[in-house]
Amino acid sequence: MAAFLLRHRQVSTLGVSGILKDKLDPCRPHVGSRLGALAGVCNLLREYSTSNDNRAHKFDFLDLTCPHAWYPVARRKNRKIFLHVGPTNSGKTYHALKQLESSPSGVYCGPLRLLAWEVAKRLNKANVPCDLITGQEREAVNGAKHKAVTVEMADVTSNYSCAVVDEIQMLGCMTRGFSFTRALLGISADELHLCGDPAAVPLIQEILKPTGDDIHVQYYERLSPLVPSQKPLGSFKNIQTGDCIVTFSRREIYKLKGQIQRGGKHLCSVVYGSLPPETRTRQATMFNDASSEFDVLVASDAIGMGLNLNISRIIFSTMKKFDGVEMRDLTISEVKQIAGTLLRGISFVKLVTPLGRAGRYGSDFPVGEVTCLHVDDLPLLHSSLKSPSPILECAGLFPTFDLIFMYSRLHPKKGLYRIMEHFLENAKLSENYFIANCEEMLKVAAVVDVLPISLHDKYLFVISPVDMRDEISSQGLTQFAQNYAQKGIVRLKEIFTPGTLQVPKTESALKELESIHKVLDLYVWLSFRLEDSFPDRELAASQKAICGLLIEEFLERFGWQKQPKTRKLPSRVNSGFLLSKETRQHV
Ligand SMILES: Nc1ncnc2c1ncn2[C@@H]1O[C@H](COP(=O)(O)OP(=O)(O)OP(=O)(O)O)[C@@H](O)[C@H]1O
Ligand SMILES: [Mg+2]
Repeated sequence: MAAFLLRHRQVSTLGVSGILKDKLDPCRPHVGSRLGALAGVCNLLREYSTSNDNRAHKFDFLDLTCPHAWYPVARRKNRKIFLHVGPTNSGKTYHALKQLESSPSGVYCGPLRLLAWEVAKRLNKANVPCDLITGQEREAVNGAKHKAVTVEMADVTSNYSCAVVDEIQMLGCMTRGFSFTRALLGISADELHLCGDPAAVPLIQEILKPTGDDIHVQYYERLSPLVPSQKPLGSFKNIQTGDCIVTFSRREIYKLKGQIQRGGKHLCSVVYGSLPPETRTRQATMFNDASSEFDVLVASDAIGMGLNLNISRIIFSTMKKFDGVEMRDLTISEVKQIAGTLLRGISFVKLVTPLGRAGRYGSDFPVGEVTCLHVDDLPLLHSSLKSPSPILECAGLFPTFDLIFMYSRLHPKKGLYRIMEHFLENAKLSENYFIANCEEMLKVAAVVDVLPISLHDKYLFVISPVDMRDEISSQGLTQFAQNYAQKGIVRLKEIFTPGTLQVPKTESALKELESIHKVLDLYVWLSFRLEDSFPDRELAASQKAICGLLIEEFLERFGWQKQPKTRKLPSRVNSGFLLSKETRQHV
């Protein structure tokens, strides 16, 4: 599929202006926080730049020991913090959202676009107008005083009466944790509701000590029991409708899907990290829908959050996972999170709405069963589910653009890569914090450092949602940054030919399509931040949607050819590899 023509052009010296674009967009992560935040530091810098004396040298920009002081708007408030903690599916988010709904203004910050969508939809349905703001979407609703956002988009300069930060334990995440820390310290709200794992309570209490906020902790119990089975699955012959097989690589997902489908009794939906979020939702919906023939789910560990999955039984195909360096046993938290998150929603199928399989699972399987494929894995499963999650010890932190910018004024010869590296190696931190893992960001910094663009623009590329491990995605970023530096405008058609997307016929073509989706997603993200220079947002968004549909088309057909002829095929399968009616309508 040659939809992307990724050319490596010679970089010209015709760059966009190198001055700091101080648009003060509150929705720009980390950049927006400069309004008021670090006001004292800014004064120092101003003095430094005007009088050109050495006073700024006295300020230690590498001192990150008091991050609560970066957010003066929040510090002016005496916030009431409510910690809703407990196992998954215990009603934590439900209760926090009730408070948000009844407040005159508020913001929900979630870790995933899916969760932000769900909350915006829910509030709007309850006649509480709510905007949706994610890295790639802005949906404004008339008269809205509420917002549902992804945590990176949290605005730390406005005042709210109520704010919710969901999955707050993610502040311990190596790569994204710093955005949760920023929301925790920086959101200015009378009431701040934090939902998550009890393992985060001591750390949050410690971190918030210098703020003087009032903290109330509310513990929840699991609403539906999670029962570890004494028997392993043993063989895929024992797979039943409603089962979810968990595995840890994309390749393995397709292998297991093929293996189960060849048994001739079940069809599998799949859900994994690099599928577009909309596709994940639709795969989940298909699995949840009792009238669909896709009655088994094969999923990776990256998926639980944000999806309502009506699963009767979780089966770990393995209890080992490759962590980038070696194969290792799953940790207690991983086992609990996978088992717990995937089984969310089970007990409420009856209570809340007829969610797809209501009646089928809601009434037949009110208890979540967990087991392993192999008998040898059962002891680790049982011991992990019995143990409490280890206490979180540190929260992520990452220097704001302001700090990087001011530091760069003192070291004008250093590129962004060197500055970030210097921060990583020399930043002073208190014991409650760690510096985010920015390996991926450093890779981007190395790419953009050679381009004649401002530090601010480089920083934008660095924090963009590019997947540098994905070759097409990283080439896409390089191309965008080079074209931007060269011409100041990036037309999508120069590197992407609309109309060339096709239903993938092989798994590698599928992977390529997933990567193309990522590049288009990146274009949309950049178009919200560099609007004039990335003018083809609509085209990128529509092509992105087509990618999603084509991927789904592949997923629905995959495995059918091997089914016995007697089995009733869904009508779209007979169309060979032509597009389904639904897809044709969109293309
Ligand atoms: N009191 C309630 N009345 C009706 N529905 C409820 C109630 N409490 C929770 N639910 C529903 O139960 C499901 C699980 O609740 P919720 O999402 O709040 O759990 P959670 O503890 O936040 O789980 P997780 O840790 O997975 O995020 C949701 O569908 C929610 O709407
Ligand atoms: Mg929740």
